[in-house]
Amino acid sequence: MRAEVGDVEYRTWLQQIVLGPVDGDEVTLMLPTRFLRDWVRSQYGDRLSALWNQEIPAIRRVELQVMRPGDVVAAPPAADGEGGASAAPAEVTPAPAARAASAPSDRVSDTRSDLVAPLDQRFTFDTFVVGKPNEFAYACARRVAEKPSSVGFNPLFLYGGVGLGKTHLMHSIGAELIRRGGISVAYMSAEKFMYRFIAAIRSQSTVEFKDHLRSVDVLMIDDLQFLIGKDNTQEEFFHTFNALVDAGRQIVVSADKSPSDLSGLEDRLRTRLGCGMVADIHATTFELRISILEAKATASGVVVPGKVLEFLAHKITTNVRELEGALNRLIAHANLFGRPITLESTQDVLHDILKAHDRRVTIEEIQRKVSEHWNIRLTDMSSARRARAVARPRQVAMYLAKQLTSRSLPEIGRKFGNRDHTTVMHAVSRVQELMERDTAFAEDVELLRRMLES
Ligand SMILES: Nc1ncnc2c1ncn2[C@@H]1O[C@H](COP(=O)(O)OP(=O)(O)OP(=O)(O)O)[C@@H](O)[C@H]1O
Repeated sequence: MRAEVGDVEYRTWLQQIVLGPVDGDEVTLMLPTRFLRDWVRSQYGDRLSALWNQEIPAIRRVELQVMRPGDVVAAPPAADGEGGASAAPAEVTPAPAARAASAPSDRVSDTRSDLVAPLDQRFTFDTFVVGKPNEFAYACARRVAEKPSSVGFNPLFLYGGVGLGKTHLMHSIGAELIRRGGISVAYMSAEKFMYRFIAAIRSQSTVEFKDHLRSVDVLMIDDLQFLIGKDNTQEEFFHTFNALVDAGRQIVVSADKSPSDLSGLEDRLRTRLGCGMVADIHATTFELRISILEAKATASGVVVPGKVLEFLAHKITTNVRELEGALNRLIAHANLFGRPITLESTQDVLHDILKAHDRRVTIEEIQRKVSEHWNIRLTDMSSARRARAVARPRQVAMYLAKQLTSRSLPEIGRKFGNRDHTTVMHAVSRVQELMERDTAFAEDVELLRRMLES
């Protein structure tokens, strides 16, 4: 969840969740107050259930409860929230399922269950706000949902920057197809696709994996850029892709760049990806941001003054996810303290987010400064080289990206040669550790930070 919603939102709402009993198909999560419980339930409930079910297919329900004294809980995660595995159980030992959850990579999965990756129920066409930057992509998505495999729309390739609604549109297509019925839909991220593929190889069930994939009517793969550099998985995807298109099935793919700009993907795959409908989701305009904020504020039932919406739409321009996160925080604050939202309270409540946006340091700038400082090639920021002379500056750049920008861990990972968010997490803690131990190193990092901030 942290990787998905970003640090700020995670800390505000999810950090205090404590794992309660795991019983059969139900897991209980506990929260300290009723307000938090209700908020987490309404905003994240479905997603939490989906993630648990994805990791442990036996779990069908996530129950959210207010903690009472004496409740049986598993230990909260370690202080940094990321080294959870080291936490010792409090009062009771977590049930086997709970332990399995902390080591998902060890799990050899049932490929079948993953083909029906859960869709986020919040992401439907109804909740997608249409404006100039996304109207074409929206129209294409609707068309595919209404008439899959139409000539000229297969594959549908949706692309655009981070947090601009690609996933939302894909889930909307899935939800609409399922609502209409009679069609099998498989949705998964490219990362999951690779993970499943590798798991299938390990458990010698690749034939089953392929057969299942090739039996769906509509296959949707999100964040395809993840497959850059993963040659075997690309190859497998290419064959699945061909088999499905040849059999008249629909493919929907999303990525952060157009097929022709996805250098690092095999040419033949890029060519095939670009031969259906390619739809770009452009950066949001001020008008679209206002419409999105208005829609979300109305849905929440809390009155948010127009001035505040305008202020947010001016300040947070990069992506809709952050815009939404900021608004959610304001709304929650208003609910919590029963005070109306004003421009003043907005600046106060969102001061950390707004500060991050004021600085406007980009990851590219950070990479450039750090490479100059240690005299390494800029390309090594995204290369696979692991020599310490290169790897350490890269870790520092990741650390600074986390500190100085409001990018989420997966976004940062992507900018560093498509690395995984766990690599970024590791880099951040490693640099913190080193700064504590080595004053000369700490001074170097501080100097870089000051240069970037000024
Ligand atoms: N036009 C829109 N209307 C309503 N909500 C939107 C719109 N665009 C984006 N959002 C919301 O912004 C958040 C981020 O969107 P989404 O996850 O679809 O982005 P993405 O393009 O897939 O990002 P990533 O590159 O990180 O995969 C979601 O909560 C989504 O509902």
